[in-house]
Order: sequence, then structure tokens, then C-alpha cells
Amino acid sequence: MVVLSQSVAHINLPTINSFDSNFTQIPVVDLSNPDAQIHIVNACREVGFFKVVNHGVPMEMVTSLETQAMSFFKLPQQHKDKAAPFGYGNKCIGQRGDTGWVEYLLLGTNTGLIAQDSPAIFPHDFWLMIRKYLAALEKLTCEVLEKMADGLNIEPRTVLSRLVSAEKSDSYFRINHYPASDQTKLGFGEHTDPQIISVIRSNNVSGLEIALKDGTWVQVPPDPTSFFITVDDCLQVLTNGRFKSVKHRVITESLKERISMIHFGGPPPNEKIAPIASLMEEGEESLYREFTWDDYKKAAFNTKLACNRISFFEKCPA
Ligand SMILES: C=C1C[C@]23C[C@@]1(O)CC[C@H]2[C@@]12CC[C@H](O)[C@@](C)(C(=O)O1)[C@H]2[C@@H]3C(=O)O
Ligand SMILES: O=C(O)CCC(=O)C(=O)O
Ligand SMILES: [Fe+2]
Repeated sequence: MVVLSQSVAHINLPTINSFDSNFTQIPVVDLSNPDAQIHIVNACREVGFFKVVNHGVPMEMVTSLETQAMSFFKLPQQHKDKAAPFGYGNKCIGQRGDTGWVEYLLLGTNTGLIAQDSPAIFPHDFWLMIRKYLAALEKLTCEVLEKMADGLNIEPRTVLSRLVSAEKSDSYFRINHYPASDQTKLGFGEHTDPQIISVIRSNNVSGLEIALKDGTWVQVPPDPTSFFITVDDCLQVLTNGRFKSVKHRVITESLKERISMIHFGGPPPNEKIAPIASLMEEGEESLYREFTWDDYKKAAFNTKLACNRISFFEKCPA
């Protein structure tokens, strides 16, 4: 695994109010439903976001990792700062000056190891739990992507999942901790995720919001027993714009701390990201210039959080 960010000193952040909306219905997909593939495709077309239930991931695995992560975040700041070389970051997101009311651990899942080398900072158990969780989340990601391929009538059904399960797949894992505050805070600014799909799980504390197609922001009621899926930028390209990556953000307004764990399913670096041939109608042209995940990442990881990264690769930017 690889280090992605550095810790920094405290930074004052703006406070932000969020909007309420009449939209209360986040699409829910029951993975044990024989029609799940239809519901997945509808949710991706209409919202770019859905919740999955009956996902088969043991809750005990999730809660024990969350407990370990929480113990880490409770450590004195100077101890946590020693974990900067292992992906710990505090209030700074990315390299372009974005800030948020959040501290986190951010790991790349395909590059070597961190864990055993750092027993003084992280208990060995923590890394074992992370590995188990990542394996379960990769499996869940693949199941969702295979059902998605079924729903899109594309073959083989592994056309999307193989991108995330390949030996060199470049996925990420992030644990975000949003400390309690008596003020409304911008936890994580609005953005789309660059990868294929992301799978978010949080404790029972609200904060996550998504933007609907018309630009209205809606709150996502937390559900610690379920997972939330976002359509990411690469999936938008793979479906030639049939699915749009969903803008989301975290606004915390709670005296309770929020903790979330996110698996970002990404392809191997040299994988060409282009619309899936069997999805294209006769005469349909790609809306995007050809690029690899490595090209996308190099461009994306050099942008501010709120940037519309996908527009760099559109043939006719909107
Ligand atoms: C400001 C940034 C943080 C980010 C890299 C970027 O330059 C733009 C994309 C950001 C994002 C959003 C989703 C994930 O949290 C993340 C790990 C990713 O893959 O893209 C973050 C990046 C990050 O925190 O480094
Ligand atoms: O913490 C969350 O609930 C979501 C955070 C997020 O969108 C991200 O880390 O990319
Ligand atoms: Fe995100």
C-alpha cells in the first residue's frame, strides 16, 4: 500500500449550511432480489447512487474494523502525526489546498505493504482487519458490477468486474473521521470520485449528501448495516454517459462524530478507459477521448476537489 497524504496543522474552516429537499427516497437495491440488476441500472441512470441491502458482508467484520479505526483516531495528535507516512491526513485533502473537518487514513491497495513495518503505530490486528475488509469489499464491488453488466445486457458479465479484480487493479481505501462539533462544518467538499464505483459505509451519524440531476442537494439518511454505492467518473465513460458520476459531499452538523470507510474500485493503471463496445448502438460514437486510468489519475490527482475532471477528456466539453 502507498502513502497518499501528509498531516498538517489545524486550519480554520468555513461553516456551511446544507439544504433540505423534498427528495427522501434514496434507491435501495436488495442484492438477493432476482431483479436486482434492473434496479441497479435504473438507480445508476436516475441518481448515480444507491444503497445495497442483503449484501452478505458480515457486520461483525465491519464493526470490529470501525472500532479499531476509532481507537486510532482517539490517540494523541502527535502519535497520529507519526502515521503520516502510512496515509494519515488531517484537515487537508489532496495536494491542491482543499480542506475539510476530517482526519483520515488513505491507502492505495495495490502497492506493497505498510502494516507489519509499523507495529509501533498500528497494531498488527488493525492491518489484518483491513485486509479482510478489503477482500470482502472487492467481492461486493464485483458482485454489483456483474449485476450491472447483466442489467445493461452486456457480455461477458465480468466486463466491468474484471477491472477491479485484476491483480494490478488500482483501488483505494479510506477511513474518514469527522470529529463532533457544535457547529455545522464542511467535512468533505463536493466532488465526484474518479474511479469506477465507490462503496461507502458509515456509522449511524448523518452528513453525506448527494446532488440530484437538477443540482439539488439531498441528505442521505445513515444506515450502518448497509453500503452506499456511487457511480464514479470511469463508469460514466465506460457507459458512454448513460450513467453520470454523482456529486457528493459531507456536511457534519452533529455533536456525534461520524466515521466512514470507503472502498474506491479502480482499474489497473494501463487499462484503456473507453465505452464498452457491446453497449454502443450502431453508429454511436464515444463522447470521450481515449485515455488510460494512469492518464486520468495523473490529471485528476492534480485538481481541486470540486473540479469537473471528466471534462478534460470529453470530445465536446459541455
Ligand atoms: C483534491 C483531491 C483529493 C483527491 C485527489 C484530488 O486532487 C481530486 C480527487 C480527490 C479524490 C476524491 C475521491 C477519493 O476520496 C480520493 C482518494 C480519490 O481517488 O479522488 C480523493 C483524492 C485524495 O484524497 O487524494
Ligand atoms: O465520508 C464519507 O461519507 C464520504 C467521503 C467521500 O466522499 C470520499 O472520501 O471520497
Ligand atoms: Fe467521494
